[in-house]
Amino acid sequence: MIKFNNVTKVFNNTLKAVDDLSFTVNKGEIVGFIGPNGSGKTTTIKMLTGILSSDSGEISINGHDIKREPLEAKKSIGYIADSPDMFLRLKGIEFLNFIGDIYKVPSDVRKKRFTEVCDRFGLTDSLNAPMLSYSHGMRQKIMVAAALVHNPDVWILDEPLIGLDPKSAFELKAMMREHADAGNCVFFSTHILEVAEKLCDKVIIIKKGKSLYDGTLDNLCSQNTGKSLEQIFLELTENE
Ligand SMILES: Nc1ncnc2c1ncn2[C@@H]1O[C@H](COP(=O)(O)OP(=O)(O)OP(=O)(O)O)[C@@H](O)[C@H]1O
Repeated sequence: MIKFNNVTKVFNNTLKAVDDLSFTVNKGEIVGFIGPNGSGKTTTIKMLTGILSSDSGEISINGHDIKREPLEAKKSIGYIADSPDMFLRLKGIEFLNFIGDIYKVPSDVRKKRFTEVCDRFGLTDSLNAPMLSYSHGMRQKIMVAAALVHNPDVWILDEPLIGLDPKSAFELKAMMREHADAGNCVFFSTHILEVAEKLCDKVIIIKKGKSLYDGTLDNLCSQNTGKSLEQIFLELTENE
């Protein structure tokens, strides 16, 4: 479970990237985080994962405060960053084992986990090649496999579908649904409104770091009868 309470982040003493934002992601939920460019999505995700420190407010993951108990909180998190370009000199298999070592996952357990994900993504044959030779989509897929090596409860994904081919995007969306249905939570940012519409139990729409809407899509659509999510999103974010 994610609790994000009254969190604010100011850059350079002037820019409020996240402004008194609060939301909750419950077990069993997929929550889509949507908002225009520069609205504060990545900043929020970096605070959730402990990469950035908030200026005020409280953030907890499965009951562990990200500042006071960072290791406990981070053990529950599987995080996919918005750029998969890291550790590129390692081979795919070396990278997965490196992450498995960090989380102290026994080798037979980690192998079973990443083999399943890599098979679903059609990545198994590339694991012995350096990641420098991977396409953007292949790098994205190896990041997903690595993020799941320690079987985290809470998935936090920053624009995870960018660069994935249709089959891989289909598999990742199915994995997100399976993970939530197993009683875990998935929080992801996206600009693809159709994905949010089809996949999410709840959406949070932000602009200038403030929440404009937090709730189910059914509720949002019933407040705006006859309009597509795209129309509703544009009206909400342009009227602010
Ligand atoms: N390290 C930083 N220093 C200064 N300003 C920053 C920093 N990181 C982000 N910002 C600013 O904070 C605001 C929110 O940025 P953020 O990356 O969180 O937006 P976003 O919603 O993820 O955008 P996008 O959809 O384009 O990825 C922007 O105005 C951005 O310029």
